[in-house]
Amino acid sequence: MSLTAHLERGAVQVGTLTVGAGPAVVIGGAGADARWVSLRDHHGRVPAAETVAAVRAEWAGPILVEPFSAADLPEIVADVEGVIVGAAWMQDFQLVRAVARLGLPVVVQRGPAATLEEWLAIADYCVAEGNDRVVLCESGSRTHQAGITLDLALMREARRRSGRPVLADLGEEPALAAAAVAAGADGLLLAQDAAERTALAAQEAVRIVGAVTRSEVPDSVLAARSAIDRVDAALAVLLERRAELAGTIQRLKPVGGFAGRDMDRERRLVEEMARRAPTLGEARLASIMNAVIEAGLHLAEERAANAQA
Ligand SMILES: C=C(O[C@@H]1C=C(C(=O)O)C=C[C@H]1O)C(=O)O
Repeated sequence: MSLTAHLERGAVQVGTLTVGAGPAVVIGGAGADARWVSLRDHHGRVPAAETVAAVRAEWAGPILVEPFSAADLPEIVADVEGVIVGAAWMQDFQLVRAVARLGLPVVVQRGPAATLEEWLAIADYCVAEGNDRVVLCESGSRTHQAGITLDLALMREARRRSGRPVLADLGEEPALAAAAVAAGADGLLLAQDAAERTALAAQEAVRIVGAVTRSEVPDSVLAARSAIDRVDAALAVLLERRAELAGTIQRLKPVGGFAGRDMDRERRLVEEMARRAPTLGEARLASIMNAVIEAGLHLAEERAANAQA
């Protein structure tokens, strides 16, 4: 039985960033909530501390570092908020032990051929060293496909089995950001030098999809306001889409605009919505939807008038 099998799902604090409670986070380069840097590329050419210092010079928030070897650790431990055990290093037990002993949060990337059990075992190694602050990161498998195949089902299972926060490693490509968050990712790991627009696209997906799929239990006004802002972001996207669709109907109906208002249809859609929003209930929803529908009708009439002018 895995040591971690029965632990409650716990959030891990990486500096100022909470991973595993609240919104999903984005870890990458410019524009992300946290930065990470690998010492692999610089190995032997630039001292580890220098590489970290270069990131620190332009970023005051959380920094995670992927060491090349245990020898890097003493140089960087005081200057970073977390350590990444890179996918290629996952079964380097000496490195895992040394990293865990630092006491900093550890992100364990899944090796490209590692099974779920092998991956979770690395978290247990960290626990055995007295470090329970482990985040699991699905980094994909090498398959017959060109590139890497990310396994979001495996990521979800890792989260369920371990109770630990999980990340999806998306590299340069934010296209799967929404899918990863919907599958339960507590965060997205982007390439350390990913373009700022990649981080922004990932954050937008996190916000919109997370508002629908992530349950949050904020415990302060600030946290609740930040959660409500994400819900409003999702609402805005849906309201904009709804206005477009309502406009299409106005153009296609024999009589559009306020003159063609169909109160029966409006009552039925409110009734249907109340099934999904039972706490608000039909009466409150009716007045909300009346405002939404009238805004749509005003917009449609305004557009029709402008088209004629
Ligand atoms: C969009 C329509 O026109 C009007 C606007 C509605 C809406 O925004 O949902 C619903 C009924 C109509 O009063 C429609 O007939 O479906």
